Amino acid sequence: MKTVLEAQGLGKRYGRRWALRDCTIDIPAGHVVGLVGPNGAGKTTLLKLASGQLEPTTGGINVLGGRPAGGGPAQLAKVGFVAQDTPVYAGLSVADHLRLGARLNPGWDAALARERIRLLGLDPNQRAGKLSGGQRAQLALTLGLAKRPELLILDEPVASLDPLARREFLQSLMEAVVEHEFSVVLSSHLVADLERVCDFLIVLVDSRVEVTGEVEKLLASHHRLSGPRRDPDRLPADQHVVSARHTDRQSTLVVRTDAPIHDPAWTVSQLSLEDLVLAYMEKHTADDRRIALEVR
Ligand SMILES: Nc1ncnc2c1ncn2[C@@H]1O[C@H](COP(=O)(O)OP(=O)(O)OP(=O)(O)O)[C@@H](O)[C@H]1O
Repeated sequence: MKTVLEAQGLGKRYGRRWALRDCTIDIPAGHVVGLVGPNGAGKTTLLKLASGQLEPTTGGINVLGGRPAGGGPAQLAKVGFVAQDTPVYAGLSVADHLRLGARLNPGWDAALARERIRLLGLDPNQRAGKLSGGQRAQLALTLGLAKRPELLILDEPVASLDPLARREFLQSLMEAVVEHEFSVVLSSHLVADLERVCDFLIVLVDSRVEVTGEVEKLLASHHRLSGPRRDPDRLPADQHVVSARHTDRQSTLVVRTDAPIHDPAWTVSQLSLEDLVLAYMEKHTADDRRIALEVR
C-alpha cells in the first residue's frame, strides 16, 4: 500500500533543546491519523516538518513519495496545511479568501469551495474577522479542502470550538474524506474527538513517539489487568507494561501483548482510546518521577 508519511530517525532541535527526536513512523495512505500528546510534546514540529515548513536537524521524512522541504510546487500542491488557531485574514471577505486560494493553488476546486460556503450559510461578502470561531474554522477547512490535496494536515483545528461546532467541523471533514478520498493527519488534545474520527494514532510525549499504529489493532493488543498486588517485573516476557498503579493490596496495569492472557488472578478489561492514550502519558510521568527520585 502507498505510504503517505514515512519518517526515519527524524529529529528537530532548537538550540540545545530537542522539539522532536528519534521519530520513526510509517503511515499508509487512506487513514485519518490522530496526533495526540501534551503541550510542548512536538506535535506542531512534526506537522511542520511534514508540510515542509521546517527542515529536519537529523533523520529524514518522506511525504507522498517526496521530500517536504524544498520539494517544489508539485510537492506543495499535494499537501494541505491548516495551522493552529484557524488562520484567516481578518480584513478579507470570505470571497476574497476563495479568490486568494484560487490564485495560490494550481489544483484549486472553485466549485467545491463555493458549494461548501453555500452549505455553511456563510455570506461571501462577510469579513473573516467578523465570523464566529466555528465559522472561521470552517472557512479555513474549506480553503484546505478546495486545494484538493492528497494529504490534509490540521494542527489542533477544533481547540477553540464549542462541542457543537467541534462536532460539525469533524463531521464535515469526514464527509469530505469519504467523498474525495484523501489522507488526513490532525493533532488534538481532545482524545474523545479523535476517537470518533481517527483510525490511526500517534502518541507523542516529551518529543518522542510513544506508540503508533492502527487504532483497531492498538485497542486489540492493549488490556487493563486488575488483581492482587503484583510486581510488574514478574509478568510474562511478552506482556509489556505501559502503566502501573498499586494500592496496598491491588494492582492495576495496562499491558501491551498480542498473546491471550490466561492468568486467572487477573480481571482483564478492554481500554477505550482515551484510556490507552492516558496510559502512555502516565507512563512518562511515572518514568520522570522515578528518574527525579533516582537523581535525588
Ligand atoms: N521556534 C521555536 N524556537 C524554539 N523552541 C521551539 C520553537 N518551536 C517550538 N519550540 C519548542 O519545541 C517543543 C515542541 O513544541 P511544539 O510546538 O512542537 O509542541 P506541541 O506538541 O505542538 O505543543 P502544543 O500542544 O502546546 O501546541 C516545545 O518545547 C517548544 O517550546
